[in-house]
Amino acid sequence: MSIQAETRYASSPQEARGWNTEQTRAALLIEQLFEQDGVRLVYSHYDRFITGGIMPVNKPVTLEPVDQLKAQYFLERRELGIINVGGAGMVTVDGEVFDIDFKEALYIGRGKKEVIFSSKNAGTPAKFYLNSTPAHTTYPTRRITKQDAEVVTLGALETANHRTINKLIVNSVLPTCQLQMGMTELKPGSVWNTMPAHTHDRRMEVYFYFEVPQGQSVCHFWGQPQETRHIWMQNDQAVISPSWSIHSGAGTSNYTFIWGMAGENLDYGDMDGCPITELR
Ligand SMILES: O=C[C@H](O)[C@@H](O)CC(=O)C(=O)O
Ligand SMILES: [Zn+2]
Repeated sequence: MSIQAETRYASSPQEARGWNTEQTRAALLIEQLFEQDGVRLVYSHYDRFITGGIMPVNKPVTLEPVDQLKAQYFLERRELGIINVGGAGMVTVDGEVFDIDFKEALYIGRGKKEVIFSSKNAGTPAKFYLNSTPAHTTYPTRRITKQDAEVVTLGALETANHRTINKLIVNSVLPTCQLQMGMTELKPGSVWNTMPAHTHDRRMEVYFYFEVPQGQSVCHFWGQPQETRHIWMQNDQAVISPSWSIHSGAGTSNYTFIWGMAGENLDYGDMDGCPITELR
């Protein structure tokens, strides 16, 4: 089985201002997360947040510790959030089996020693998107579906930002140390996520775009509100947002994305809004 774990360092707004397209993409974009029977991880120095993908096809895939952790097992000092963006699958946590279907989530608390991912059918493999952060204590492992989520509908078709925010792994649903995850689905005809945009210097964030139709893309905006840049993103790609950066995208169609955050607090609503007319 192949495990790839890449390190991405943190950068200051001053440094990021001078980046060209290639440097921007190398620092922030995660182009490939899913590889047959493989584990792909990106270890960011922003809040030591790990973004990953596991796609078991022909055999179960175990989450092994990587060198960056210097740990006996992956969750020795960490918690883990998982959302399945593929076919029906299973996650086995220290022998307990959780069925995780498309768009269902699993939270795994610190200290679980063995985490094994598998697909129900090789023809329609599960695609497990992962976010993991350092954890100071152990909270219960739990499966979360859309029925359990805190759901908020925002925006309107007139402003092309009508969308449903499914808060899956947040403190109104279950306790976590610092991880928050959810999934935002845009309605047909709406293309803008997170507009009006915001920053939250207390937390970094990662967006993973999926259900982007063939031939379409999402233009993701980042940077300080008065010094923005963009990254063109394809289906099944993720992007790291430094805590000082906005994170907002406009697609050439509607799409779905997963957001994951970590840092100073668990307060989803702690955002500094950026008035639309003041963006630069
Ligand atoms: O800090 C929170 C995150 O940026 C997202 O939850 C925002 C989002 O899904 C949206 O407005 O579309
Ligand atoms: Zn945010």
